[in-house]
Amino acid sequence: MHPTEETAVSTRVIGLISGTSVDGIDAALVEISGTELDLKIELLAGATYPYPAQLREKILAVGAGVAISMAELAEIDDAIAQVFAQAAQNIQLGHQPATLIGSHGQTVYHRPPGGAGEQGSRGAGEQGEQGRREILISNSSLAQRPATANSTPLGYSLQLGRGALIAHLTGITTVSNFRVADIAIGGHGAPLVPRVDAYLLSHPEEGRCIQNIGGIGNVAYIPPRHGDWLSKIRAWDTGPGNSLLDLAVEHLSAGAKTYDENGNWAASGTPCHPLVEQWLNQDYFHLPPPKSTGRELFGVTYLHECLKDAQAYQLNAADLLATLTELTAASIVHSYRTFLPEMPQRVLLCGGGSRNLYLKRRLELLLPSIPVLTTDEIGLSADFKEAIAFAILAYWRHLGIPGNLPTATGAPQEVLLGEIHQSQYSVIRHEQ
Ligand SMILES: Nc1ncnc2c1ncn2[C@@H]1O[C@H](COP(=O)(O)OP(=O)(O)OP(=O)(O)O)[C@@H](O)[C@H]1O
Ligand SMILES: CC(=O)N[C@H]1[C@@H]2OC[C@@H](O2)[C@@H](O)[C@@H]1O[C@H](C)C(=O)O
Repeated sequence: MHPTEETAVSTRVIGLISGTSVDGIDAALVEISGTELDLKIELLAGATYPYPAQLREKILAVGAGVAISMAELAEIDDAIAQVFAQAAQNIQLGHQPATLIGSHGQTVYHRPPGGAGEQGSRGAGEQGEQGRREILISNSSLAQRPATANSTPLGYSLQLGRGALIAHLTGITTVSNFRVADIAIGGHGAPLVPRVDAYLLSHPEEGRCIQNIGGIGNVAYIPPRHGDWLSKIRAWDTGPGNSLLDLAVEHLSAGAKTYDENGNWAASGTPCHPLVEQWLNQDYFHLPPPKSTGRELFGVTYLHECLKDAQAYQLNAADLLATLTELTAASIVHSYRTFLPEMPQRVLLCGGGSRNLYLKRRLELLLPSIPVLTTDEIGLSADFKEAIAFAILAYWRHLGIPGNLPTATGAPQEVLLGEIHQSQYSVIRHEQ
């Protein structure tokens, strides 16, 4: 090649994640070039591989605080690594192989820094769940809470599906355990996607909110891309995304349904606004960012409290779903109005909740004159953005570029995210 002929050097990377909905492994095969402002990606393939039903049930049980032995934990860890490795193999079918994997793994426990009290609790019920969780953890050395210099307890976040096994099974160098380095220096270890959002979705003149609605919701506010825009980014977990809705749908349909497709069921009801106001009084919604949360708070026990409240208002099933949907929408908008330096000029939705048309409509109503689109509409897959993000975070780790945004996680500085597991050969076959 002539020395003046520039070719963009690109790296083929696989991103893997299963989120708090535990609905399956999102896999993205991505061609990445550039680094930050010149970062470019092409999504070559994206697919979701459902968990085997028994494994999903075990993960949900562990996540809900059911006590298990360390041997069972090890089995689940390996089972998750195996299905993640298989997902990595499957997503490459028909493509040139990837040279790097970024695997988020499966979160089964997330404790923000500062201790449970600062998280805000739903009431006595939530403490009950927390109590069971302590039993599980107290069986291991994880019970100790290391303290930072100012004695604030550090956070703790556990993602299963160990990277070393994924690297061994696929023969592809794998970066995993992305959250621990940020947490070790005092950050929340979440949300991590905002730095990727900044480089993929910022705009020269427009302030944007990138709103993920997964099991949990999180937002990245990205100001117009000039001056010290990067340090002005704000991001946090907004609260429940679909977690309470999914649990309610499963309960109300006696297990026949797992989610409210397109929000149709909720759309046939009417939100109970006094109840939404009451629920919005909960501590978490008033905690200033940086903040993060999970199913530890917005999970089964929380839903049971909501069900009791709904009974007092004699809500039928559709009204209850409309009210829970309204809680998601209202908590998102409430957090923008309370914590953002200014309202965004555009909101870009991603995650499964962006498919919930009723939820999208409610957001539009609560954000008059602010266009609400999905990231698909500006060319970035709303379904696979998180998987793409972990491919990019692995790529940055490989290049020695930090992945966290201190204004998002609350960490005192930028750090390299993820542990690198090298591998030389593959021991599992591609599946047709
Ligand atoms: N067509 C649809 N209509 C309504 N809701 C949908 C639709 N498709 C997906 N969802 C919702 O999106 C959820 C899954 O979203 P997603 O995969 O983004 O979550 P996650 O990545 O597991 O969570 P998190 O981002 O918190 O880690 C489903 O559980 C369901 O509630
Ligand atoms: C501990 C954990 O897995 N947190 C998730 C979860 O799901 C949504 C929200 O809570 C977010 O902060 C985070 O995930 C995304 C991928 C993130 O780190 O940006």
